[in-house]
Amino acid sequence: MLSFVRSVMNSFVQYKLRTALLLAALLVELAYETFMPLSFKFIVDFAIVPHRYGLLLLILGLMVTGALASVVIGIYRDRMFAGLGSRIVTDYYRRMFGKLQSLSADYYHRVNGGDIVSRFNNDLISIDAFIMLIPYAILSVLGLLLNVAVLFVLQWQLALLAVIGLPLCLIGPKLFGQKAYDASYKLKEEQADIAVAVQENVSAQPVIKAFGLQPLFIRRFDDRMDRYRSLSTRSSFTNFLIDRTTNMGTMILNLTTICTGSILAFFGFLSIGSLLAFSAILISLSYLVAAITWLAPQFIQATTGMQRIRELLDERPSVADDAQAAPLPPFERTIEFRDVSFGYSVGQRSLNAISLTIPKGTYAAFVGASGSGKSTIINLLMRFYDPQHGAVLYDGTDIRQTTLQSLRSRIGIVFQESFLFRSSIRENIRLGKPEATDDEVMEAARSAEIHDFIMSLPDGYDTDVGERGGRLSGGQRQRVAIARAIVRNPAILILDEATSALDPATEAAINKTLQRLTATRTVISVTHRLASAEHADCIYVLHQGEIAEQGSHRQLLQRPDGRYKQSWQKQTGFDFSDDGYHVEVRAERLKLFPIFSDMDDAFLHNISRFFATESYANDRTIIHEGDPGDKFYVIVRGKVEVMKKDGLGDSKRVAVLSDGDFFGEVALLRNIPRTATIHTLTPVVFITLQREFFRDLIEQAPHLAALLESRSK
Ligand SMILES: Nc1ncnc2c1ncn2[C@@H]1O[C@H](COP(=O)(O)OP(=O)(O)OP(=O)(O)O)[C@@H](O)[C@H]1O
Repeated sequence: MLSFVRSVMNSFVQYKLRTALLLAALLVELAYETFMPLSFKFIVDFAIVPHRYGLLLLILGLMVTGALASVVIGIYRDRMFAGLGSRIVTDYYRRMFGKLQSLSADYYHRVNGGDIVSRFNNDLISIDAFIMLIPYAILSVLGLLLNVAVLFVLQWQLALLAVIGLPLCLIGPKLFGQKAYDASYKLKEEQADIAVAVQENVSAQPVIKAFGLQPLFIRRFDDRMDRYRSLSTRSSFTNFLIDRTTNMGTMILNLTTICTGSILAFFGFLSIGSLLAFSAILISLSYLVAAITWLAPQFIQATTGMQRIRELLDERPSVADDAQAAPLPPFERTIEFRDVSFGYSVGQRSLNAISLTIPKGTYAAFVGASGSGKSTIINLLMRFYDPQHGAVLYDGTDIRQTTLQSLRSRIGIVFQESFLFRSSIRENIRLGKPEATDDEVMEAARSAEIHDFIMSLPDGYDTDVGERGGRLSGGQRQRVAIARAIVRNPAILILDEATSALDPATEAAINKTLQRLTATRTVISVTHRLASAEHADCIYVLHQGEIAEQGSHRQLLQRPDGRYKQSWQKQTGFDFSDDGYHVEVRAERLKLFPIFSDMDDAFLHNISRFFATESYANDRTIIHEGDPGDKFYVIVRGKVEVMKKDGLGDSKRVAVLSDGDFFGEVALLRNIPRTATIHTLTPVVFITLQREFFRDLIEQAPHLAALLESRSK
């Protein structure tokens, strides 16, 4: 709690003059409020009892003047504090937001988005609410002290009694303060968890609906609500207890001092005016104590809120500029990975002893199965993370010795899912180079071949792209993202699965644009689709975090049984119609599937005509676990996840399949329920074969039927 007071005081100290004026105004108000109950003594003892009318008028006049001054100064103080309080709160918002910009990628993997938002929503708002009450808190605490001092001046024995009784009022906060703090902290954590759960639930609606998970999530939310209710009850009840015990203390104190004071006055030890003033001060003291106890829960809430805000502000970025970091000079020669090993957590290895050199002006492609480490290469190139061993060097300089800003300013990057901000197309492109002129923005859009489309829109470059760019198609979004990457004319262009999420026709069109753009730059591309890497000067094939093979497309195809060659064979052999809606599979490609491996070319040629093309959008469930199986699926392009239910009924991902992979082979032979759920992770094009067609064909070739039957046993 002390650290909270210290933090708030530090915030005020930054605005010395305003704080001093505020305190002065508060002192005036305080003086008047203390004088008011005391005025009874002067009015009764010095004016009414001795019949001094002139003095009475003077005292009343002083009271009216004091009231007017107090009101005017109070309004001035309100105005000034409203400004000062808002400044202090907005300073916190700024510092927290600035901190978020400085934190490294690992923080965002470690901490949930909902939890971060909750620090802005719940925690900062509780601090905001308390800061606005600070003048009230100061008036209450100082008022309490001043009133006690006045009591001593009036009648010290009675005052002593009152002061001895005052700790009664503090028993509640002492007994329950820590409990209330702990309960409030837990409540805030639970609120953050609820925010995370709701945010996740909203984003996951397609999956939840597709898997029929609503009852499961409602049940889980109910459990969460039970926990929340119990924490909230505990937190509120401990706060009520503090309030209640303090009120009881005040009541006892009032009773004791008024009874004793009346007896003292009766026997002439206390003047009537002093007794009246004493009682008035006691009543005002009870109000002040009540105010303080009312403020206590808000103080506790703000203290726990501040604890969570400090946690964020005290975070240190794991990747930051070194004290001696110098700007990276213009890129001239090479990018090098020198014996780089990296893992996202202790004991885990995502890249192992990677050494490679990419000369300026060349096109390097990283390919490999899901999880092989492709994106990790980009994370290290961009210095989102630092390697645990070895170094990444640009022109021979370790990038840890350069400034992050200069490094990233040399690079343009296009992601698979390019995030567009809710603003105009022009502003989205300009984010790549904030100082770009309108002409430069248009030039970049022309290069990305989206200028004509933008000009056909009624608002042209001022068209609002909608939330996450939702008013544009996937291909248009990607072209805007390409324009954003090249408007800065980067020496190095990074493509992170830049076209993988697009439908085949759009992918082909954007690949053409990229080929033209990449001819004059150093390009580093990461893709699981080998056709996108075919033209690279050097292709690195990653397998379990290591470089399994490297060379040009032609060199890699010459390696007998090489990984690249196998993957190439797996991904090729499919011919798209011009509109991209129909796919034909070649007979020699069919031979690579185990079920067809023993069949002759004529049969395979015949069967290839019975494959149908099926296209699905991203985030669709195409097979549910337990459904009857009647089709064989081959992924021509795209990615799916394979999910299986565990013992508790929760679906878990067991594999990711992509271009050239297949599933449901057994469905061609017999009708058994599907053993897994298949969910698309990108737009996916399949070719599928129905069991009934397959069986018809097999029946015409009895030797194959017998072969299959014997193999499936
Ligand atoms: N933020 C992270 N925290 C922990 N492990 C991670 C993280 N990101 C990736 N990994 C792990 O590191 C390994 C390499 O992942 P990476 O994303 O580089 O693979 P990839 O080849 O790009 O896969 P994909 O094609 O599916 O994107 C995987 O085992 C993955 O589970």
